[in-house]
Amino acid sequence: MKSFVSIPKDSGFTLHNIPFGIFSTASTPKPRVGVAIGEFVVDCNLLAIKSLFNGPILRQHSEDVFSQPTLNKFMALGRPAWQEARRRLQDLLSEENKTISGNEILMKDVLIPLTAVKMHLPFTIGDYTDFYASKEHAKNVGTMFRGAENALMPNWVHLPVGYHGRASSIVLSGTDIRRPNGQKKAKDGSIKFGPSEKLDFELEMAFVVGKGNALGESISIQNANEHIFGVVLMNDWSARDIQAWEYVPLGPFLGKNFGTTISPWVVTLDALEPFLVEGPRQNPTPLPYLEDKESGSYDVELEVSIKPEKSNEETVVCKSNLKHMYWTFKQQLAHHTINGCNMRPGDLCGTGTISGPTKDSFGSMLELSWNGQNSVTLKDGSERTFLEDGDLVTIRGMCKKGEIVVGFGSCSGKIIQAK
Ligand SMILES: O=C(O)/C=C/C(=O)CC(=O)CC(=O)O
Ligand SMILES: [Ca+2]
Ligand SMILES: [Mg+2]
Repeated sequence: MKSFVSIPKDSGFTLHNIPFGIFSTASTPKPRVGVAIGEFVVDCNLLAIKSLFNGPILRQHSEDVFSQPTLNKFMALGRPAWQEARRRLQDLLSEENKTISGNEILMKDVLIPLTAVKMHLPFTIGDYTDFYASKEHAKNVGTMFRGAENALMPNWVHLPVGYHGRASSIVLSGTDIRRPNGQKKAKDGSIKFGPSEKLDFELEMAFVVGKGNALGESISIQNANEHIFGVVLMNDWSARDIQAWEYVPLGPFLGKNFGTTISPWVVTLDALEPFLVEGPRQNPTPLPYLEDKESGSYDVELEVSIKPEKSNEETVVCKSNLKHMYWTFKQQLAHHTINGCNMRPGDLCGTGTISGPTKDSFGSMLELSWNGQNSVTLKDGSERTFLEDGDLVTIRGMCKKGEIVVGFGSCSGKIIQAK
């Protein structure tokens, strides 16, 4: 599969990928649906206006769904429509097809340089849930917060533990994150108020629900992929001092809801299919509603870097992989809905922090510094236990298998001073 659009070697926006997003331009400021290819955005709204989506589903719906300022309406159409769109776009962007490549005027209008667009939140998020699906992360955090004997709660190997997060503070990559103020417990046991002194990132990915389910119904594990539109990178910013003091017994609250960042391009499950791998062996075997005979883990290489304000060099502080996750997207969705909880198009489910087995694969500063005991040295010589004002944190994700490359782009945010 080759495109007439030249794709730089380090780009994950290949003809195989076709990730969906919402963009606008200075000349047409209305946000609309596009896909990324190489260093360009393809204006899907314009292709729809030109009646170039001619398949059985999109012939009817493309003008409506691709003119929207969010992906929700397109996602609600379901997987056959997503597949029809991806295949048609792959065809229109291929070397063989001359519809765009043979029409200079159309090509100029349809292909817009990534540098000339403004990206927007790709979907409206009604509800946001964050799981806790990496055994390594759960063990590490449990050891630090509750001691080695109580690190992994007995329920953890039986169900994907999660908490309901806050949708209103989910922001797009590039948005500054203000250091939160809050309550924290000082070493002498007194309770203080002020800026968090243990501000952290969490390396995560998140899946977005395409087609929902009715209240009272559940989504089976066999059917889960029909409901998952795609995947983004996510940073669940966390204030560890606020979190450690507030979280018993109801879980994360103000330590996490001051900001969560996602990447702008949504990579579909169809694009990720070549990267399916066997996940960690699940022992004990999960209950039948969570048991999956097919693999549901993906080989996605992930990294996190920090760039201090005054430095122009970033330092990679963590290299991990989505394949380390114990519970899969399918298991998370089946569990979330087994009680009849309804999911709606645009609902977002974070994986939880993606830590691997080695020290350089831990997905948070809490683990990398072991709660502040060891510092991480950056390329400019400065040391970090947690994040400082001015730090720019960037998450990247990439899949490679032979000739097939699929990338997620990046998800970044800069820490700014507390109010
Ligand atoms: O109390 C704990 O053990 C830890 C809770 C979290 O850090 C919650 C969370 O965001 C889960 C995750 O990212 O894996
Ligand atoms: Ca989290
Ligand atoms: Mg957060």
